Amino acid sequence: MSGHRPRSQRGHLPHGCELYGKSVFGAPLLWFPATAGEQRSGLIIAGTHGDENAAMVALSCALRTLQPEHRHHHAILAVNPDGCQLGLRANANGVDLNRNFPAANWKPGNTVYRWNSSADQRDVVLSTGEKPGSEPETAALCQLIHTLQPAWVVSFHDPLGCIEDPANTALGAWLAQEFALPLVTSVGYETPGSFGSWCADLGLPCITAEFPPISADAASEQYLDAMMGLLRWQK
Ligand SMILES: C[C@H](N)C(=O)N[C@H](CCC(=O)N[C@H](CCC[C@H](N)C(=O)O)C(=O)O)C(=O)O
Ligand SMILES: [Zn+2]
Repeated sequence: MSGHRPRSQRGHLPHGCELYGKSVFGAPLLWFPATAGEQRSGLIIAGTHGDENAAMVALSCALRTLQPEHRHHHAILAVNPDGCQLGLRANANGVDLNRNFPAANWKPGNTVYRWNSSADQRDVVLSTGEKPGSEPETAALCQLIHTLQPAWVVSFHDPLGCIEDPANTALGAWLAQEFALPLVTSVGYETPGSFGSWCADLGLPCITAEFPPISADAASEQYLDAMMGLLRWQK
């Protein structure tokens, strides 16, 4: 298909990723700049939680399949590389990064998440950090966003299976259509100190795309076209 690299050539990520910080363990925080950003580019992020990796693989596959000249938006595969390395929701300090952003609704103390989709409640305890934006991964992402001034951000998670678009945007409707997921205005529970809360404080449009429970293998097939469409999406 035009604009796609042959499968035999999809083994390597495109050149040109850049460093925007270091994790707790000293891992590089990498971002992939848009290569065709003639208008204000958006930013697509995944891997905020290290136990939610299907979207990371699907986004990586899309970056490696789409010809670079069609990549209109920036991408980050792993917001939380230490958590991804350890298979943890939290970062290496035991902090849920999606409760550590310096939003007005940040809350000190603990937060909870669900062990898995079979769990009947959210009861696994993590920290929200010593203070808002305490974690290097959080601070570095905030700084990158202040520098880039993206037009919007799409933040991938799983396994809730929905497109959360509080502002009911054209991009949110497109995502719901292309990923065949229900469009909602909330994931259904409070997320103080979340990335989306921080974006809302800034007036930066943020859509959370929640894959359903899906393997990376299946996501790389089922969501590849939609993820490539997102990388080249234009209003
Ligand atoms: C895979 C985990 N074990 C799990 O079940 N996690 C889910 C929560 C998935 C998740 O992290 N979703 C949200 C994203 C928040 C969006 C928010 N509106 C925002 O502003 O960023 C989250 O951070 O909880 C679980 O049910 O625990
Ligand atoms: Zn998550």
